[in-house]
Amino acid sequence: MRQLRANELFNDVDLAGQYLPIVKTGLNPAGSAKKVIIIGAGMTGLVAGSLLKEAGHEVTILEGSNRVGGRVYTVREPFIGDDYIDVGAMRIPADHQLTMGYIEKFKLPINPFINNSPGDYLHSNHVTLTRQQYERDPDLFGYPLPSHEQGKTATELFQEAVDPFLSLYEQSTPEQKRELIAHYDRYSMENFLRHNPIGPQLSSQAVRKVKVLLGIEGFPELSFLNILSDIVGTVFNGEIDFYEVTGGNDRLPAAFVPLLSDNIRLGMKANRIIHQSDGVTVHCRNTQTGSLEWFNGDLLLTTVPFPVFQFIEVLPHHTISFMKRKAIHEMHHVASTKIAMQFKNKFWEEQGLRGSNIISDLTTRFTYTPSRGIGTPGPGILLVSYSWGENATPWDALPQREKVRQAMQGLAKFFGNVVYEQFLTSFAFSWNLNPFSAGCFTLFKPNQITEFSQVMKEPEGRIHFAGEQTSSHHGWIEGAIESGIRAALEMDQR
Ligand SMILES: Cc1cc2nc3c(=O)[nH]c(=O)nc-3n(C[C@H](O)[C@H](O)[C@H](O)COP(=O)(O)OP(=O)(O)OC[C@H]3O[C@@H](n4cnc5c(N)ncnc54)[C@H](O)[C@@H]3O)c2cc1C
Ligand SMILES: O=C(O)C(=O)Cc1ccccc1
Repeated sequence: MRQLRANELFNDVDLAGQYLPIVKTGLNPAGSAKKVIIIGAGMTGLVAGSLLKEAGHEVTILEGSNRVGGRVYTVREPFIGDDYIDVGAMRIPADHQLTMGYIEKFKLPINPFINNSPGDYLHSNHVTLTRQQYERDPDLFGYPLPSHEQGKTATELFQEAVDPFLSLYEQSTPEQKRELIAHYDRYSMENFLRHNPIGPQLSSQAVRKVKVLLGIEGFPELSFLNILSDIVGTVFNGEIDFYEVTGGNDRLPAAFVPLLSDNIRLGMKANRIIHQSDGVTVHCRNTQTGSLEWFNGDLLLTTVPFPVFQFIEVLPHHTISFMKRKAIHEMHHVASTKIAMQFKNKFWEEQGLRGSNIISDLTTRFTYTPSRGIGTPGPGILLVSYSWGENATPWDALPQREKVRQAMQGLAKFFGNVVYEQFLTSFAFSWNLNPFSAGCFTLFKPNQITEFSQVMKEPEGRIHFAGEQTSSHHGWIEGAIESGIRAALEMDQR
């Protein structure tokens, strides 16, 4: 599927090409040594902290939780054996050069993350098909489409709708591209598909088919351009290879710890920033002792997601600009829930599902069978339910036991009572309810590329801003790394 490259949206040059040498060999120290405070030991904070420390700066990383990694989060308890589930980031596109660059730098083992297979199950309108059956006859799902939309898969309907825009974009000069982005920034995905100004306008039934089968049912009200650049062309593009770190993706953030172990302070939850002309002071609640601790520095980098940053008071108020505060309050953080279950045996493999996924219009939404341990006897862990946006928030209303019951009920529709007979244990996590992220990842609303794509990342006095939300790869580790390198360069050169 043709796609819009993410960083073309945000008027960045091809940052990966510029930044990959920095992944490999670090910064060329440019400025005088400074005391740098970083809030957040997720991928952004770890990347920026390691680069600034190696460039000779004095670095302190304040992490509110009891672990590094943030939204790279691998869970091993309560599962038996040495198995695990990546509750946060689970797949790395082969063309995410910076992420793959750090994996290579730390010599971490990887294995293919099988993102889709011919044997995948698709389920809509109470009908279950394999991907092959669906692609052979897309009307088997019974979507009540007008005749001109019949006989087409969701991908074909979507491709026909966006191709005229993509063709016009590809034939445009850089200036014309900027004008096109400014013009199409007004569209949500739903509105573009329904009221497409330069291509086929899809019926509401066809839009539903696209939303269900191309994974965007949870946030159709969000930016057409951001969804096109960040999701449909990657997660639901059958032509891209994905990888995972063997042993758990948290081995990637963990690889930074040996260099930064003296610099990271876990359990330090920042709640106030005093921003003065000659330096910054960060007030933290020590979550172990409950005491207040202060940290002084010349410069500050905040990497926390904007919804969480809203709970950090910055004084004096005027030292953060109106437009930055607008971005912090108005940029959208998508909800997400993952529910994993361990079973005595990998019964799904008996039905030919070996490293595959199920996309459905059920509340479980996406189900993934593991890409590792295929064909080996013994227990296995299924990502039973993975949901985003409006598909995820209903799960927050359920108590834990009901969450598990509902997820098992959804799974049983594909595998029958074996799910109850083989069940061992489960783990569910709502990123919306996580106090350290208040959501899963950022996606712009309409008009926000124009309004926020520059201001979201600009420094404010001695405070620098990074994190996936400030990058050109919303929702990916790649965006976190990109923004961490960008911020480290900014701060080193002051
Ligand atoms: C469910 C899910 C699935 C994903 N899937 C993928 C995927 O398959 N592939 C991929 O590449 N990316 C994926 N991502 C996105 C990727 O995980 C993120 O883009 C990236 O990890 C974000 O890194 P970050 O450093 O910007 O933010 P974070 O990881 O959120 O780091 C911010 C840190 O700040 C800390 N913090 C927050 N508040 C405070 C405070 N007040 N004081 C001190 N510390 C604080 C947090 O604990 C956290 O450690 C996924 C994310 C989620 C949630
Ligand atoms: O791969 C995933 O599961 C992600 O979360 C990546 C992503 C990024 C942006 C929008 C949707 C999914």
